[in-house]
Formats: sequence, structure tokens, C-alpha cells
Amino acid sequence: MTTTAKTVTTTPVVGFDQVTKSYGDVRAVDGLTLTLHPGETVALLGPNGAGKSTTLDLLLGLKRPDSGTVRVFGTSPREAIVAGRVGAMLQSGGLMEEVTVAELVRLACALHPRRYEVDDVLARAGISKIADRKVNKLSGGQAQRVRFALATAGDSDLIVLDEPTTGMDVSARQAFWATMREQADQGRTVLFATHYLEEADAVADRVLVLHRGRLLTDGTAAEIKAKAGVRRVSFDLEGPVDETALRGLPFITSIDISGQTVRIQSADADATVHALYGLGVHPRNLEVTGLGLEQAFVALTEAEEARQS
Ligand SMILES: Nc1ncnc2c1ncn2[C@@H]1O[C@H](COP(=O)(O)OP(=O)(O)OP(=O)(O)O)[C@@H](O)[C@H]1O
Repeated sequence: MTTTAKTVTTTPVVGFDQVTKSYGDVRAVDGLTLTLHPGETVALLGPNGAGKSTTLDLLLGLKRPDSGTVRVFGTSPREAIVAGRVGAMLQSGGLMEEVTVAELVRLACALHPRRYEVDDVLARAGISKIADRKVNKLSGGQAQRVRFALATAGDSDLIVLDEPTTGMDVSARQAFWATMREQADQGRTVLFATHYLEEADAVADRVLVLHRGRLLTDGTAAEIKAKAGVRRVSFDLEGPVDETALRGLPFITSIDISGQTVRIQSADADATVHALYGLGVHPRNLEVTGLGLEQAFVALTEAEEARQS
């Protein structure tokens, strides 16, 4: 996206300013400040209990902050929702049991100030064929698709998704993200919490990592991988090698020796490889690669745990 004067002056989609929310002694969200801009697809990551769901609940006005302010399109979350600007798909619950899929989706469309046609919503969510089924007879993945339909029942500017693909099979997941990309391409802002880091890597143009209610990192997936600073070194051994010497290589954060194959994670891959040659080892099929988002996420959150303890 090119930055223009227009984007700079546009009202943020979401603005959290020093937001704190506790449950008894547990501080679920701790002084969180963040801004989401129009058209962004943003992944919200964090270990269990990091505060993702609470953050989304605050954004949707389902919970009120103890302190700080939450603004959505420059208004309160409630006003933004009443105006039909926000569509949401939450983790569980929220489905009336004794109605059919079509009835439920029809209701969601009727309630949306900028509603879509029911048949289009069903088709987009891939649930036309189960439209007459009772909601309490659905599989977990089908129920997720219905929640997705409810979140896209009208022309919302912001779509909020809490672990949307949990329970979906691989093809449902792919179809889901293809639809979500279309929504984003039409200029909508999409914010989703997930534990599937490969989804965040593939879909999000911005990744927020929460840790104990605070924002640990905020950047593109590539920036977060680079920030973790660790790279993978893998190679095959030729002939016997002194394992103790290998394990003593500098900057190693983990090492796995399996038969003739060695896999290392190193905080300074160049120095590790240099020292490897210094041992007189001639590695075959040497590869030095960056971490995936998943490993980077683990490295960053573990480092933060260590720092705080
Ligand atoms: N209703 C509640 N009452 C008491 N504590 C709560 C409540 N809801 C959440 N918490 C606590 O607040 C913290 C943040 O929870 P939250 O559900 O926001 O995290 P999360 O990042 O969404 O976790 P997960 O990945 O497991 O879904 C956790 O320590 C959780 O136990």
C-alpha cells in the first residue's frame, strides 16, 4: 500500500489507548495501545491466556476497559456496531440452537443496516447445501462456517474473527481464507486472532504478538522473523564426527543430530558455520535459512518469559 496524505489523515479503524482490563487478580490486557488502519489484514497472535479474546471483546464493546479508551471508527465500539460497520465471528457460543442455518443467517441479514442477500451470504460461506439443517446438528467445522456467515451478513468495514478456522478441515480453511482475501481486497479491515501461525504468515500484512496483555511485537511477518534473530543451519555429515564438539559450537540455541543429519538453530549462523569448518567438518547439503513465523514466535515469547522471570 502506498502512503498518501489521505491515508495519513483517515480516522483509524480501531484505536486502543492505554487500555487495561483485569479479572480479579489477572491482568488480561495491560496498558495496550494500538491503531489499526483501513484496509489492513491484521493477525493477533499470542500464547494461551495472552489476552487476545479479551482484546477482541473490548474492541466489540462486549467488555469495558478498567482504564484507557477504545475507539472504533472514531466512536465507541457500540456505536460502530449499531451503525453496521463491524462484523464479528467469535470463538464459540452465539448460535441459536433450534433454528435452521438459513433462518439464523436471515435474521443476521435482517439486523444488519447494510445487509446482503441471504442466498449470497450462504453461498459465500459455503453453507447453501446445509441451509435447511438445524444449527444444533452441525459439525464443528460447519458451525464455524455459519459463524463466518453471520460475520459477513452485511457490508461491514471491519471484520473481527476470533480463531475462525478452528475445527475446519484443510479445504474449508483454504476456502475461508480465499473469501477473506476477497473481503480485504474490497478495502475492508480484517483482524483475526489465531493459533495457526502459518495462516498469519500467509494472510496477514501485519502481525501483532500479545504477551501477558501487552504488545510484544508489531510488524510484518518478515520483520518478526528477522527480529527473532535466530536462523536454522542444517547439513549432512560425512563419516564419524565428534558430537560433543558439534554441541559446543558457538551461538547454538538448539541442536538435533539424527543419524548423519544435523539441524541447528543459531543466534549467529555465520559464526556457527565458520566454527563448524574450524572443527575440520566438511558439511554436505549445507543450508542456512531464516526461521518460520512459528519458530520466531516461540523464540520471541520464550525470550520474553525468560526476561520477566
Ligand atoms: N471471564 C474471566 N474470568 C476470569 N479470568 C478470565 C476471564 N476471561 C479470561 N480470563 C483470564 O484472562 C487472561 C486472558 O485471557 P484471554 O481469553 O483474553 O486470552 P487468549 O489470548 O484469548 O487465550 P487463548 O489463546 O487461550 O484463547 C487469562 O489469564 C484468562 O485466564
